[in-house]
Amino acid sequence: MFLRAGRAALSPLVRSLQPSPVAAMSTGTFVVSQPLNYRGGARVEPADASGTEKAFEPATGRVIATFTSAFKYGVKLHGALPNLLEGCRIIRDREDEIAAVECINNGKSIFEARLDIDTSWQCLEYYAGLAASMAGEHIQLPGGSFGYTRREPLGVCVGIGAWNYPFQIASWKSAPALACGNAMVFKPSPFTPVSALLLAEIYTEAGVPPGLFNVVQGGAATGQFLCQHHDVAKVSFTGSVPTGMKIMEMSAKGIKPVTLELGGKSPLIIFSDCDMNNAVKGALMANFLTQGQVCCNGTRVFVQKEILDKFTEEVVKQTQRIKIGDPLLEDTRMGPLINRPHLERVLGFVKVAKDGAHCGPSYSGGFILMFAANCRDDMTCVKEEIFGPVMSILSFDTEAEVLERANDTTFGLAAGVFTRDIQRAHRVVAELQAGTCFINNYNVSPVELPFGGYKKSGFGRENGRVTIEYYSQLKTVCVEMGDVESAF
Ligand SMILES: NC(=O)c1ccc[n+]([C@@H]2O[C@H](COP(=O)([O-])OP(=O)(O)OC[C@H]3O[C@@H](n4cnc5c(N)ncnc54)[C@H](O)[C@@H]3O)[C@@H](O)[C@H]2O)c1
Ligand SMILES: O=CCc1c[nH]c2ccc(O)cc12
Repeated sequence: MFLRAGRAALSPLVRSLQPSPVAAMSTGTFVVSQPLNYRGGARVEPADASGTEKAFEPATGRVIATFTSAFKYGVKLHGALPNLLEGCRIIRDREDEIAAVECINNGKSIFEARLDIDTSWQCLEYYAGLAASMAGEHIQLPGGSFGYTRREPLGVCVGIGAWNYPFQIASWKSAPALACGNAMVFKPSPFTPVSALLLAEIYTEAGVPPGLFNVVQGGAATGQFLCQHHDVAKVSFTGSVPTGMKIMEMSAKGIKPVTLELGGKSPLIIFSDCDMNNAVKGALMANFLTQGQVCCNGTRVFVQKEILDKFTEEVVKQTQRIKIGDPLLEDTRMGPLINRPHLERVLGFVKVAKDGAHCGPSYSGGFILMFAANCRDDMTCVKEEIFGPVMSILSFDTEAEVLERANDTTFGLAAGVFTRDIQRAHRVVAELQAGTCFINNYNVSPVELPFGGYKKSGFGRENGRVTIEYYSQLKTVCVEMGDVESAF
């Protein structure tokens, strides 16, 4: 199916794993038999099951879990702040196991999966620290009266995730939600239902009260049910623009705040005065993590004409060296795409691109890797989000010209610039219409920095101090120290 024929050898990592929730973990052997819904602090087989779905291992096409879609959830608000630091410690202890599960269910390399788990525990650690410093303001008023503000939880928050960063998305949504005193019901993508359960069990082991973090499995119908539920106070969504529009519509009917982390077609601008070595590495980072299935990827690579040939030559050379194959092997850096329909969709873009651009290299059989040089702005591969390992290279002459072209999109998630000219770097990012900009790097995600989009890429932020504002509400208290001056 999605892997070259034959069973891969057990990687040393996998051999060392204990068979805890899964029978064994190597390519072609992993199976989950436990329930994948989580309520009241335990895995449950829901009584309200609306049907079963299957989850697959992208590398082999095998079924790894059959699970029930559900609607009900069992939330309890406790008012006590959960011990996120203990959760962080357990994730670090179990990093190899969680990364293996993520790698098997998503297809990303084990090397990358570990990095995702790192930014997950870092997120818990960060919000554990912030929780203690959450505070309002004290405001003095005439006559000794005063006011103060308090940050209060919203209540039950729903998190809906995409399949490209299953554990990380669940962590980036739940850590700030719980730190602010909310409960969360998390619905993973039905393509990657497995790892959110590990997070749920870790929270329970860390002492998070039962019912504070729940996992409900299902697709669009379950997502809609959660968004429309009158007990739900907020929805944080990561996924596509069309689904984001529906989520916003549903939330508008209940006047519920939403965070939308949606798609992108981000520009990466390489000026001729860049450090070429770093710019090439940056372009690969901007395009090929998680098989290119990353929302903020810098897929429109604008290269200044003077260095276009040299840059393209280097990108091709380094792209050809990327080790593609069994994602569980230690030296693999690129695994299979999420599933066959997605592979075919991406190959459709590649086929069209080949008519207009100079393309290469590409591989078939579940694994592909592409660049398209000499692209034009009006090409489909340059305009639409492909969500696969396809980099489009475009050339430009001047700063003003590239800025206009870079901003000529309805998306606005991310952007990057490589230059040694510090004034130019800041001038250019100030003009770029994107919520997350990188100077002389790309796709690094320190949890201290807010992440999110402009324009149709969404609004609200994840990570950073500001996210507290998206998971809490501000109460103002006005305190009179004198007598009431009545108007009547
Ligand atoms: N900006 C970001 O941070 C970010 C991160 C990851 C992925 N993405 C985007 O997500 C897309 C790929 O992910 P995907 O295919 O899982 O997206 P998707 O929109 O198809 O699905 C995302 C989630 O929404 C659920 N869903 C689908 N229809 C729904 C509905 N009507 N109501 C409620 N929930 C519904 C799905 O079951 C899934 O859990 C790409 O466009 C990518 O750019 C964005
Ligand atoms: O794929 C896009 C960016 C991204 C990477 N990890 C996460 C986690 C949570 C998100 O909402 C987005 C992302």
